[in-house]
Amino acid sequence: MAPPSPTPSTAERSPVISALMYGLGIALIGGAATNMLHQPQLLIPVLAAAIAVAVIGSLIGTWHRQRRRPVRDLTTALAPVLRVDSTDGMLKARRRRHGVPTRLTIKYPAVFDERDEKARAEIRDIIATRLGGDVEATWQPPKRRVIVTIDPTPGATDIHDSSKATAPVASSDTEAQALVRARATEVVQAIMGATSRITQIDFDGGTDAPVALHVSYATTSRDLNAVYRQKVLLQVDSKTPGTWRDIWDFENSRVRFELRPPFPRNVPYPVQHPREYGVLPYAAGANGEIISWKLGAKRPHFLVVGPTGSGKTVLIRDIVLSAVLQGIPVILCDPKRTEYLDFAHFPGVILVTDIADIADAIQRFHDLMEERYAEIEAGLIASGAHSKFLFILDEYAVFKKLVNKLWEDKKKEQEKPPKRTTHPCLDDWSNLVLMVRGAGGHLVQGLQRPDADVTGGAERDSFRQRLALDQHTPETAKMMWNNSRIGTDLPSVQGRAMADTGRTNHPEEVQVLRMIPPSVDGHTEEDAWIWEHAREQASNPELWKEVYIPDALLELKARREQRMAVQRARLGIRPGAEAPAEPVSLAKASTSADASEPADAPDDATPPSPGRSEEDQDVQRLEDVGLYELEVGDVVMLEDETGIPCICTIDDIDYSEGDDGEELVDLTYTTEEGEQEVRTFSTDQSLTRRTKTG
Ligand SMILES: Nc1ncnc2c1ncn2[C@@H]1O[C@H](COP(=O)(O)OP(=O)(O)OP(=O)(O)O)[C@@H](O)[C@H]1O
Repeated sequence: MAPPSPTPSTAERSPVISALMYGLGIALIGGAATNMLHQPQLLIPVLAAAIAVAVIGSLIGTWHRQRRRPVRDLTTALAPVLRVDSTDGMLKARRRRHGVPTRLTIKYPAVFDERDEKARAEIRDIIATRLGGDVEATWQPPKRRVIVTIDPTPGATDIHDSSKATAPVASSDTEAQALVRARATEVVQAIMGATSRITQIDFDGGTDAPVALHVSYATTSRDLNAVYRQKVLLQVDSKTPGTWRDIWDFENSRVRFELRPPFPRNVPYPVQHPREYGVLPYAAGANGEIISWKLGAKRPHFLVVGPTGSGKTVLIRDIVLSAVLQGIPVILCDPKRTEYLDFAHFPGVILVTDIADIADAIQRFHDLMEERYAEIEAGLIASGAHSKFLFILDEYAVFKKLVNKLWEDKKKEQEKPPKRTTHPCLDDWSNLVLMVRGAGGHLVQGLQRPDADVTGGAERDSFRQRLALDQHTPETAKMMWNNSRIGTDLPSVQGRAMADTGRTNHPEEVQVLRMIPPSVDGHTEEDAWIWEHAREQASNPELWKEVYIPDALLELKARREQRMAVQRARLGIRPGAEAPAEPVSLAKASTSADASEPADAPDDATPPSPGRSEEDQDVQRLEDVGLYELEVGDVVMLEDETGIPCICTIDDIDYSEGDDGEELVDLTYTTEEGEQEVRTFSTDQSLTRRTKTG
């Protein structure tokens, strides 16, 4: 349907011409009447009255037409979009301010689909552009009408032209550049209205590839609305090649869209990054800059959320490395047991994988917190001066389930089981979340999905440092950031995340640093170099000489190693290539005087001889030994004729000679089942011997 056209003939006529025409008409009629009535003396007053009426009538008419003009123009502009047959009564201005309508009722026909979001947006845009102001529309489908309120912005309908060339002279554009300019103008005006102008386009080194669009727009309050800005960026981003970011200058009603350099991906852990005590690198920003977690009161604990495979383990490995490279010890709890095996013997790391041991670790860390608070209370050490200590609990939801099951099983063994239904360590964990930072402790909690207890409960404020990997669902976004849109368009790149980094007052996109240790698939030569360097630096005794770990926590490490040794022996596995690193000790009262340097141990504090418990004395090592090195009483691993390994104690060793003169060794041994056997070996063979260390 062709848009109904306004009637320019009368509408645009000057009031002076109208007055002259009316005056002339009335004068002619008046003149003729006085002539016919033979009353020539009335001619002058009749003419004067006629002229006055004509002028006033013309002015009123013009005023009325001008007053109706915005409504008429708007009707003309809206009619094709609303697909009306007749514009009669289509649009009514219910309220006006300074002649400009501020409330309208618009009727539309059944053919217009008010559920079409794009069409509704187009209507709002046309009204905003024509009347110059913020528009709010209420659609009433049963009545087929929309009530529109307009908050007019003074001068917003004006178009300011200037002869100053603010943009590169358009005529210098190549044909391709001119096309880009026209397209960019179309894209920007479609969302920001006809009052917006592209003042400048920066092209990449004379090509036709735009790298920046400079836009000015009529002053409005819409630009202060984040959703409006998001929409504008979405429009530019999706209709212009590349990925764009927006920089708004509200004071001058300008916005600059810049082509974003490709976001970094696969950023290796920067093992040579300058170190500052308590500042832990974990990600890279848009320009490749390193982003770190500053351990402190503002962001005491770190919440890491990521579904399987998104890179949560990689992030936690980054944090472990960053901590130990500064001499900050880490208790690393992994209920899934196998994610952090490369850290089992890493200096400064206590890996805990058994559920009961993790429960113990929490309770012992809680004890350490109590002890440290007691030291502060007694005046032994100033508040905030304890050295830093990290406690990481990955897969918290899995842990909670397993530890509560353990608790139920334990209750069944008791005659009078306690009433509580959850493991007491969970209460300790909650206390740690709320209190441990004052004692130098910082927590990292890993979750596959955000947990309402953590993101919404009393613990929320403690987990101010937070990061969520992978494209968010609206639920994740809402729980993590209290905004169901954030992170929902995150690209599907491994290690890409939204993080509250503290650099801006909203979550930002980051790329988690790549850290792939030797036992993980995809470990490259570069990863190997990083790992070895990190390990070498973390093994520097200088880093640990004044850092002590309480025996109670070291014991957990020893317990695990002992269990592993037995398990390996049972499965007939030789010890891995990695020799256990020397345990690191931390004295209970170790301090960090200015909290920016590793702790100074009290003068009289002698590091406990490597802090081993009785249980620790029992740690067993497996080693390969030649036949000549064996002694009676040694425990060795032998395989029976079917290849199944068994642990045997040597009762006797005899030397003999074979038929061809070869020297042989006859071992008499007792198996685990208590059977005595004899077997002959050639002297160049070696066996796996189990020894106790300590
Ligand atoms: N930041 C990253 N940079 C490069 N590659 C990464 C990054 N994060 C993860 N990856 C790749 O994705 C793989 C899976 O990551 P990761 O093991 O951390 O996932 P996850 O979330 O812990 O999953 P799961 O819980 O199943 O172990 C890594 O082995 C690595 O190949």
